[in-house]
Amino acid sequence: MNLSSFVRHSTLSLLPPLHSTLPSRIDVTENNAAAIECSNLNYSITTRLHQSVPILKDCSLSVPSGQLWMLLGPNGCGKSTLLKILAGLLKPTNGTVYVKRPKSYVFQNPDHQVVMPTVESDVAFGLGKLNLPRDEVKTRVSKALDAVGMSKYLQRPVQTLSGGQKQRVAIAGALAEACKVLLLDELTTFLDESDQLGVIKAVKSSLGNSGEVTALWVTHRLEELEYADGAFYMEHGKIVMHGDGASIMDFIKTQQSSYTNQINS
Ligand SMILES: Nc1ncnc2c1ncn2[C@@H]1O[C@H](COP(=O)(O)OP(=O)(O)OP(=O)(O)O)[C@@H](O)[C@H]1O
Repeated sequence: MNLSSFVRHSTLSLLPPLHSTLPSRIDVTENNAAAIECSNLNYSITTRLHQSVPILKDCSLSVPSGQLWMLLGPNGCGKSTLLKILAGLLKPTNGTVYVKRPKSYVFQNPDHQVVMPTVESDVAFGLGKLNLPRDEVKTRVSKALDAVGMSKYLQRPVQTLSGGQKQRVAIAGALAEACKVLLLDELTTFLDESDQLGVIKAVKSSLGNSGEVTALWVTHRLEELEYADGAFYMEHGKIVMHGDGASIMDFIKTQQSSYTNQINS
C-alpha cells in the first residue's frame, strides 16, 4: 500500500492524500522531458519566537522521465523536506514545482505503509477507490508484483516478509495505481545488504524501458549511486551539485576527506 491510500486509514491522516486532491497551488508548467522539476524552491519554518528559519534555499532540480535519480547530502541538509515538498506533503514558502501524476511517496520504514493482511490485499488496497473490475485489479496486482520480483509472494501474510520485501510490496502498491513518479525516502536505511540490493533492483526494474515511470531516491549510501542515472548533492538546504553517479561519488569522497583532514589538523 502506498501513502496515498494509507493516510486515509492511519494516524497519519493529518497528511493530505497524494494523488487526487492536491490543490494546484503552485505554478505548474508541463515539461514532457522532465517528470520532476522545481525551480528556486524555498522553505522556511517559523519558530515559537516568530523567527523564520530557512530549511531549503533556492533549490532547483530536474529529473528526466523514465530515469532513477538520487538525492544525497549530510544529515539535516534538507533532503526529506525537499522530497516532501515534491510529494505535496509540505507547501514551499515560494518557488515552482512540477511533478508528473499520479505520484507516490514511499516511506523509510516499511511498517508504516504495508498494513493489509496479505501481499495481494496490500497491493490491491489503493485500487479500491478506482472501482475497477475484479479482473483488472488482479492483472494490475500481478503485473506490479512481477515488476518488483515478488510474484511468488502473492498470498503471503505481510508480517512474514523481510523489511526489503515489504518495501518492494509498498513500491508494487504504487505501481499498481499506475504511478508515474516514485518519491522514495531512504528506503534502504533499515535493510541489510541483500534486501538493500533487492529494493534497488526492484526500483530499477519497475522503471523498465518504457520511460513512463521516474524515481527520485533519497539515500545516505554512496554505493547505491552505481544504480542511478544521475544524482543531486545537497548541503545546508542547497543543491550544490548535480551530475552522473560517478562524479557525485567523487565529489562526496573529496568532501569527506577534506572534513577528515580538518578534524585531524
Ligand atoms: N518542522 C520542523 N521544525 C523545525 N525544524 C525542522 C522541521 N522540519 C525540518 N526541520 C529541520 O530542517 C532540517 C532539514 O531536515 P530534513 O529532515 O529535511 O533533513 P535530511 O537531509 O532529510 O536529514 P536526514 O539525512 O538526517 O534524514 C533539519 O535541520 C531539521 O531539523
